[in-house]
Amino acid sequence: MAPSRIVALAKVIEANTTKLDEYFAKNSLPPPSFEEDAPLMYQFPPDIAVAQEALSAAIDELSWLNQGPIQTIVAKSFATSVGLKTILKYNIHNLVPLETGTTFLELADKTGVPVKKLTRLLRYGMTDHFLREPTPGHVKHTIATKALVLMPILATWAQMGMYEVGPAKMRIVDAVAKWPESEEPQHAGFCLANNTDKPMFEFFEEHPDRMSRFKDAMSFLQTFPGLENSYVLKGFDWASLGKATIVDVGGSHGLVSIDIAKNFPELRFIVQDLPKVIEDAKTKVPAELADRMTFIAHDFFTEQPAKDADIYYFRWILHDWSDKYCIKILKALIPALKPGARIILSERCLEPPCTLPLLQEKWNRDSDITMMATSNSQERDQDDWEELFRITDPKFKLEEIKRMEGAKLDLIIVSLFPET
Ligand SMILES: C[S@@+](CC[C@H](N)C(=O)[O-])C[C@H]1O[C@@H](n2cnc3c(N)ncnc32)[C@H](O)[C@@H]1O
Repeated sequence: MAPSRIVALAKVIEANTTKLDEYFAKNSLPPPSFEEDAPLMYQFPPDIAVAQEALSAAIDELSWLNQGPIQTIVAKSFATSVGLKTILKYNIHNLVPLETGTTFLELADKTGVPVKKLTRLLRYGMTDHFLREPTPGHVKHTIATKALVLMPILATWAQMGMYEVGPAKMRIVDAVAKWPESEEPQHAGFCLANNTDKPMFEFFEEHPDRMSRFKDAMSFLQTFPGLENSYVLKGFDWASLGKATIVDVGGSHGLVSIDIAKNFPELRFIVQDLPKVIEDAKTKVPAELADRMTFIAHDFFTEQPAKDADIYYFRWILHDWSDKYCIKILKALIPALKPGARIILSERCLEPPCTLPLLQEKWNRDSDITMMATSNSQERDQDDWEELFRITDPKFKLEEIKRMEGAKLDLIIVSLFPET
């Protein structure tokens, strides 16, 4: 008799755990643990990264099967991050001294939260390994809460998830039910969650602290494995452009442009974004690049003022907008396009469903749903991209979809061909 699925999964888990363990031993790396001195992250070579991903997928599936449908639904319907939110809200990660720790009483005193409530909230978080209680009443870090201390940007990311994306996702189904056919960005879960009729980015313009948190969180995303700027650098032959101008549309602080500029000294950059973002971005450009980087406030729904550039680069812009608005953005660009100009998108080109390992499929689906929740927009597959450009102008030609091993964003290269 063939082994049952749970035994097959257990074997996958054993095989891949062994591979990881051998890798740790061979490279004298401490294995993962919850202890404060555990490594924050490993830089795995590709074969070990594959083993780690296979392990996570098998653990996920085995955990599901082991819990069964009823317990899984009960657990998922109650899933929250109350413990982590408590820690972030009261800056508790920074109030617990590394190594020695502190007490619930001291934390209550410093945060002003009644000790009984704070203890309950934190003990709940401890079931997720956020802080620990080695002896009753004594609170110490785990490696997870220490990571928040060592990497403030990780705390910013988590806050953005909890205060922006999480609530928006919680209201997404209500938004679909309320505005089923809408392509409007103000008909997103985000708007219901924030009781606003403004789209997210307009809403953020009126809440600079939240705009700033969003922007910082985006910059953290660039450090995620698979999202590093190195993929943009190697995915396109920037050197072949010679002396050329790149317009980074909706480029925020121009972090991608800055990396390209550092590597290709003949290239000049115009970074465009909303006025408040540009005001801030201008103050942060590295001095050595200042003569090659211009920052201009430009609303990408209006005609592109930077004419005749060689490349118009959009990173993570079009997935923020439904087709109706992407078409407006692209049409506003057309008058600026000289013959030979190219549009390069750093976007996900979704693979056909059920062709990817489960965790990669989850990443894609989560990204798509995050777009729906925050902006009533979407991730797109190849057919969607082709259709979008064809509807905008049949002269657009999708030249190449460049997928790169390990990359979570593809490069989509498009040109506007003259009518024949
Ligand atoms: C998801 S972020 C991407 C930022 C940057 N390209 C990156 O990859 O880090 C979207 C950007 O679009 C900008 N944006 C939103 N609406 C805009 C508009 N109408 N005109 C220009 N930029 C806009 C936002 O301020 C934000 O910086």
